[in-house]
Amino acid sequence: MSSEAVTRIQIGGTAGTDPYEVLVGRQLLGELGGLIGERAKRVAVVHPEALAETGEAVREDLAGQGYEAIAIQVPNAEEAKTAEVAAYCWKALGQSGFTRTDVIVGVGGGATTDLAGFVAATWLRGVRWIAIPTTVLAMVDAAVGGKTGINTAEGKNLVGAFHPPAGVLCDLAALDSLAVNDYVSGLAEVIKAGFIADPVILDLIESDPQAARTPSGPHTAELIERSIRVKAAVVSSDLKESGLREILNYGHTLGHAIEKNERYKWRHGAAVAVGMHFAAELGRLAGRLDDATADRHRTVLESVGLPLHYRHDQWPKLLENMKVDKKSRGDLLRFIVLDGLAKPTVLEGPDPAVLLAAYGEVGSSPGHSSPPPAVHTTTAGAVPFGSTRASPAVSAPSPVRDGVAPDAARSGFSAAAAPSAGARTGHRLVAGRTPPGPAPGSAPGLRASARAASGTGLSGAAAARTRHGPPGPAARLDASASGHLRPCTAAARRPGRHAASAAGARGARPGRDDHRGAADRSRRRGQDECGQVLGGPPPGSDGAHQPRRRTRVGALGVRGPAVRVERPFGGAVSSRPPYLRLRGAQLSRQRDLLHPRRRGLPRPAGRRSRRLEAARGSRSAAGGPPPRPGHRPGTQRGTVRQSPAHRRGGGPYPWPDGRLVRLGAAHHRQLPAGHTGNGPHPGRRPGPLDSQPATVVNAGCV
Ligand SMILES: O=C(O)C(=O)C[C@@H](O)[C@H](O)[C@H](O)COP(=O)(O)O
Ligand SMILES: [Zn+2]
Repeated sequence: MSSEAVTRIQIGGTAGTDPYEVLVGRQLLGELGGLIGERAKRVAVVHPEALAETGEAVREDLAGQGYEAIAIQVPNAEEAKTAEVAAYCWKALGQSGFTRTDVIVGVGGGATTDLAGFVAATWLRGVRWIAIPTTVLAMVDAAVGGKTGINTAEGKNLVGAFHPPAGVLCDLAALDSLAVNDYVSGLAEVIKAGFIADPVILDLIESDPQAARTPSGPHTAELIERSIRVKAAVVSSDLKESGLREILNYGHTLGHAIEKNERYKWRHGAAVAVGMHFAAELGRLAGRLDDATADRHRTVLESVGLPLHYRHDQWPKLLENMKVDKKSRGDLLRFIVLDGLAKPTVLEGPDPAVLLAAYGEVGSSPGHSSPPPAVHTTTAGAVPFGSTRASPAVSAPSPVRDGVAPDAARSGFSAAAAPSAGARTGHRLVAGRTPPGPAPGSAPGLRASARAASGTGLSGAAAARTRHGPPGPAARLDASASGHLRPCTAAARRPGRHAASAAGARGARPGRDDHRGAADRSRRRGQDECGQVLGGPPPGSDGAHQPRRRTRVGALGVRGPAVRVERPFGGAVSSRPPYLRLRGAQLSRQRDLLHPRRRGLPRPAGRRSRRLEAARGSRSAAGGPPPRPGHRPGTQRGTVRQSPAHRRGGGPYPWPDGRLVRLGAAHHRQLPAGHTGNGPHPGRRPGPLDSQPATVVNAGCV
């Protein structure tokens, strides 16, 4: 396929969903406006922190097309897939008045598109969304097929919905800046597609594994397209995983268990690679899979630098984790195994000893060569795909063929198990090449597409389309594409405020505001960590571009037409989220509804300001009558403190024009005794954000 050609892969609509297309090519962002459509007024661009500039370029482009576009920045990689981050997004949508005709755009790796899709699935019970995957993994897998979701403490993707996108734009330019380990991680899903359905994929990789590891390899587009076609065929006939779709879970049962065990710090692809090795051994021990195909798993995965092994001492925990796998039924564990090349099937309720035996091939202990104990055991039989029949146990061979140590040393596994410098071999990655081209983290290829989309490179229909206003000036996108934080108009009017708040938000020193500089630093770190990433913790992406960490655990921020907000994200969102600081016509309207005093409304009877209470307190201290027994500070003497009617949720609240209205539900709750309404509730544990006030970046930037 020529690099300029655009391939369109159809996904059939099933289960009452609409069909859609996955586009693969370059300079595809010009298609975005057409996909969003005429009915949408607002668009939210959800992007990870590492793609701040790309997300902003997309947002600006959409704003230039006349949409009310906001950007919602979420943490990188799996840190984004939490209920707290989803709630953050919901709040941002609520604050910007997002309706059912509005559209969410997810730009990023698989974690970001999973989250964006989930937010779209749940907001108003489902709004349209479009995926712009920027990693191999997201292009060939996560963004296609409509599985959206978040993780919970109990396991991976346990909360989610089937909510297909309205379109998927796989702009190959995004891959040019992808860190090599993120690129290779995505190859796990490509290889999975090869084993379950399209062996040509395996042939292409085996023909030149080193070339397969880079986006500039001769077969990149074909590998991606073939993988997408495998997925397209499956999800077109079984969107909701009532049967066939389970084959896409090949390698995922153990893979997800490893991810959870690693607290989602492993890349998804790395965990799936180990999981496929396990599934191959399980298939072999179950008497289903021939030796040659089972061995081929090792050679192919290893040839591109994917890990094969995981710590053998973790088996009990992994077994526990696997029990909450979505394919489990009752107490039965179910695995996808192969009956042969491209012949996936379900292995149901395998004997625990067989599982242990298969893990004997996978588990490894870094630093010493003692394999897990050899066992002679029994296997469960495989059942035909889709069947729920329990299978009889049969005799199995010894699980340990030649010990695990040699493979462990080759696999990159040892990096995960022993994060010492020496152990972090992952030799293929240490030796691995950093992809040529611009710094990771900035996805400049994609930004260039965005620039082209709003400039001369825009496709006809999209270019002609200016809805509510003129297209954004190319100069602004150029500035964005330069990799520097762009001073905004308002900031230019108030340079001191802008500079101070921007620096404060990131804990930045002068000179650190340069995104390109940060990306370069990240890139250097990424190179240093090359050997540990697939088998080891940082940066934990399932394919995000090299993250630039400004905070310990990530950052959240919402950028809209009016303001950009960033704050550290410590794992929970407080009840006073930063988007309350968003400005803009519709935002302030909503905010004023929630805070009547900002409208200059009369203070409800019986309510006292803190200042008044403080004044009373100092008067008593100065010689006033002593407080009576039972008196609580802050209450009006001689009366029972009662929160105002509108706060109890029972009473109406007077508007200036004399009408009586009820306020929003959030303020209808009864405040606990002693609560002034101005601080955290007594008894509520302050969240991390309570102690870290939001820092506004680009305040006032419109
Ligand atoms: O799309 C599917 O179906 C898959 O199983 C593809 C997987 O590669 C992907 O990781 C998926 O998100 C896993 O889904 P889950 O239901 O096992 O969480
Ligand atoms: Zn997967």
